[in-house]
Amino acid sequence: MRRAHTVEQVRAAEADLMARLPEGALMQRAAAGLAYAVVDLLGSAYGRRVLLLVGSGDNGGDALYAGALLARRGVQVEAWLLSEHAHPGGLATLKQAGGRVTGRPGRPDLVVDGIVGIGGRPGLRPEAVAALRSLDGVPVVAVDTPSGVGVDTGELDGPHVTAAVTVTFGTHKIAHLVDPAARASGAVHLVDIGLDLPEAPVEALQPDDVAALLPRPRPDAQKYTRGVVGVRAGSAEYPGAGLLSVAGAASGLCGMVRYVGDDAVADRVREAHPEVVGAGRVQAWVVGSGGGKHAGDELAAALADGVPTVVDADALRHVRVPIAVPAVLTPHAGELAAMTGADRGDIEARPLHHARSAAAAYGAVVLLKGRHTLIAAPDGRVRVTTTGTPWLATAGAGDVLGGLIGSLLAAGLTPYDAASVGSWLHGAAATLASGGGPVTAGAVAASIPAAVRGLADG
Ligand SMILES: NC(=O)C1=CN([C@@H]2O[C@H](COP(=O)(O)OP(=O)(O)OC[C@H]3O[C@@H](n4cnc5c(N)ncnc54)[C@H](O)[C@@H]3O)[C@@H](O)[C@H]2O)[C@@H](O)CC1
Ligand SMILES: Nc1ncnc2c1ncn2[C@@H]1O[C@H](COP(=O)(O)OP(=O)(O)O)[C@@H](O)[C@H]1O
Ligand SMILES: [K+]
Repeated sequence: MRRAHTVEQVRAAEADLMARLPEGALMQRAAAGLAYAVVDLLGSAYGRRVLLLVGSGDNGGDALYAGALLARRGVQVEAWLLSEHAHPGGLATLKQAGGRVTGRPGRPDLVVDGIVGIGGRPGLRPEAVAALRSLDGVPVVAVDTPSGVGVDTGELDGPHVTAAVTVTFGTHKIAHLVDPAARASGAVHLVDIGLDLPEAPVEALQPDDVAALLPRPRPDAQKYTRGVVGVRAGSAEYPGAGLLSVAGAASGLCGMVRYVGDDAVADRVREAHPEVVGAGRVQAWVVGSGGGKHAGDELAAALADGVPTVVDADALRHVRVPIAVPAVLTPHAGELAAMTGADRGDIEARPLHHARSAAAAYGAVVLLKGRHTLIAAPDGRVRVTTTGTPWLATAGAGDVLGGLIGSLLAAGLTPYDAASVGSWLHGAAATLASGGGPVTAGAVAASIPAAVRGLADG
């Protein structure tokens, strides 16, 4: 599991550990990891030019000590002090190692952003903005966090650093996983400094987590014991959404798929998926994709069954609180705006806040779709999906996702696990199907079994 903790949690763990270690030991660990990552990105050390942007706190201290390590390996290191105060020990060590303080740096090969870390408020001061502007185009390695981002919120509020690589310490911070700040973090490299941390409020499943959660058929499995999912999606106006919802559900992760809906769509579903059957008992429903004007009635019929339900697309605006069954709601930002009355732009700017508050308000798991899809539980826990490719932003991809999550619900996963495992597999299937090029929603569905095969045995 990739875990992201709050600044408060990190500070408490750091205080705990520092009390047991010699002074400065943690900063030395951080600086060593940072210097290593810088050389890795540069490809070599001797003769390369690195500029440190140094703020007033320990984040700047990390940069200065790392700079000293780099200078000892033959890197030409300059430090641009953006505040009157710079970490005194770090500054002295850099100078001893042959690094220089400058106000007029030449063009470096790489910039180290030590302006602010977890002590930073969102935004940057004008001096930092001007410095970054003068270095436009030079790759940046951010120390701990890209300076200026909302570390605990993942929000961007004002100017900030955009890093190629972020080297972070002890644990991930929320900004590394949650958009839009995650986009400013680049590739995130975690350096273990030995912190002992509590449960994380935000996490991202990794392949072994998905393998462990995946429902697998037992040796004595029958199709009914593996779970049956029912799909109520598609309509005469939008038949394709029904087909794609079924394609996501029929990827083999539960025992059987039933389709209930428009007769003409049902014929096409059976043609494309001969294994799909008609009405009967199910362990989970998927409702809404392409449902058009029937979506409200289909939702009511599904909820009357009393089984866990995925509510997508056209059915979302018919959801009323309290929802009588365990539910997964799967809006994109526009659909969540229509549900809650919030502004779409604000949802895109503050997805973590909006996903969490919608999950609490609806008493349901809310999966907010996007580049890094968020899965929020009513109790405040959040998982982030980091699989996928921008090619997945294609019509019908959401219909496949709803069907896939429904099949995992039918197989017995909790709504939170079904939504996060389904979203992870959906992204992994898209990456496989894409191979770096365009994909269609149908191709994503067809790649789900291969994405499952790619997991280690759980
Ligand atoms: N907490 C930990 O576990 C560890 C922390 N370390 C480093 O220490 C950092 C935290 O250090 P600090 O607590 O000193 O805080 P920071 O260095 O992140 O920043 C605090 C300083 O920046 C100023 N500041 C705040 N917002 C600003 C802004 N938007 N623009 C310009 N200046 C701003 C503040 O006035 C304050 O002086 C971490 O990010 C990490 O780099 C590491 O050395 C190792 C372990
Ligand atoms: N930039 C992106 N990178 C990766 N995945 C994305 C991106 N934008 C959207 N997606 C994913 O693509 C899918 C689109 O679903 P949705 O918006 O419901 O489309 P549709 O309604 O046409 O099916 C979602 O799973 C979403 O998370
Ligand atoms: K930083």
